[in-house]
Amino acid sequence: MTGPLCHTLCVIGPGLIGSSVLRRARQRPGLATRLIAADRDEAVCARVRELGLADEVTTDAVRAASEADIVMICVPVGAIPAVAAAVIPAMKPGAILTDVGSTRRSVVDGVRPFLRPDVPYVPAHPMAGTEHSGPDAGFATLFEDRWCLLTPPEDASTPEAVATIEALWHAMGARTRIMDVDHHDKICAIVSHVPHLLAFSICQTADSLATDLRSEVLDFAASGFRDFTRIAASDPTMWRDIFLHNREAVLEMLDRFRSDAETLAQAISEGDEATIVASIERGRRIRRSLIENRQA
Ligand SMILES: NC(=O)c1ccc[n+]([C@@H]2O[C@H](COP(=O)([O-])OP(=O)(O)OC[C@H]3O[C@@H](n4cnc5c(N)ncnc54)[C@H](O)[C@@H]3O)[C@@H](O)[C@H]2O)c1
Ligand SMILES: O=C(O)C(=O)C[C@]1(C(=O)O)C=C[C@@H](O)C=C1
Repeated sequence: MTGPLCHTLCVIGPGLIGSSVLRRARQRPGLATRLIAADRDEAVCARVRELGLADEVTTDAVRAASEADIVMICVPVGAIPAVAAAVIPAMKPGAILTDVGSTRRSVVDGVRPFLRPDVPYVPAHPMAGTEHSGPDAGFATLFEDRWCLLTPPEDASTPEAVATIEALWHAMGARTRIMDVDHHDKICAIVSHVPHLLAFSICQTADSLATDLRSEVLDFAASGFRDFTRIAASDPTMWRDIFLHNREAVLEMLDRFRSDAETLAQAISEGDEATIVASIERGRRIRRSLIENRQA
């Protein structure tokens, strides 16, 4: 990068993702000359100020957006269209709107009615996160070597705006891929949304069992169950929104999962060793290929 990518970057919702972007941008002065953070929660603003994550911190997202060259919305997916509707009319001509939402179809369709021809929109979803939330949870290396999936609507973005948002994510340490909105939602349903659904459900099942058996089931949870509890500790608002806003793809992938789980259950019931072993070997292969690609 030669000059700064943009003069002013405005992050709306400096929680886990937004504050990680700000931290990384702070470390790379070439990215933006001025950082503004806006959050509707005064306590979040106070904490972002204490942490020194931005040059200016405000509860007034509209004014913050009016001063920015890039406006990045980092709030739960259900709230993105309303925030976009509020800030778009105030944005400078040529300024870029982006967001980091985990679902795409409902967000893109929700934002579309408020778009202006002179404000390109480039949604970008970083495939990185943790089970923690809020400005204290963020860290500058969160996006290092992770994918960031861009889903620019052809009629609402420009090649220059896409190139700028790609460069921003490269500066975050991420690799970028441009993809179709619905394709994104199906992929994320199977690699992110259904795994979370399973984690929430298995915790519920174990907890109910503990009540039924009047026994300390959870006290004996070894690492297999504990691995599930990490993602089950994620934020309820964020995940409620993801499930409701990617409903179709989540239900479609859950059906496929049910059918595969049924096949394995059948094999167990029939003592079909070959099918059981084939299923476990497939899991092993996937884990090994992720490790080889440094994604696990
Ligand atoms: N957590 C992850 O692992 C992860 C990964 C990739 C993408 N995402 C997506 O990023 C977005 C943010 O997730 P997060 O984990 O950083 O959440 P977070 O809860 O840590 O932060 C969200 C922030 O948005 C603020 N906010 C909520 N509604 C608002 C509104 N209407 N106006 C202004 N501020 C508002 C909250 O006060 C909070 O500070 C979500 O859309 C999520 O789907 C999350
Ligand atoms: O690692 C985690 O804790 C996450 O939940 C991160 C995770 C994921 O499922 O991989 C969650 C939601 C996102 O949209 C992207 C990343």
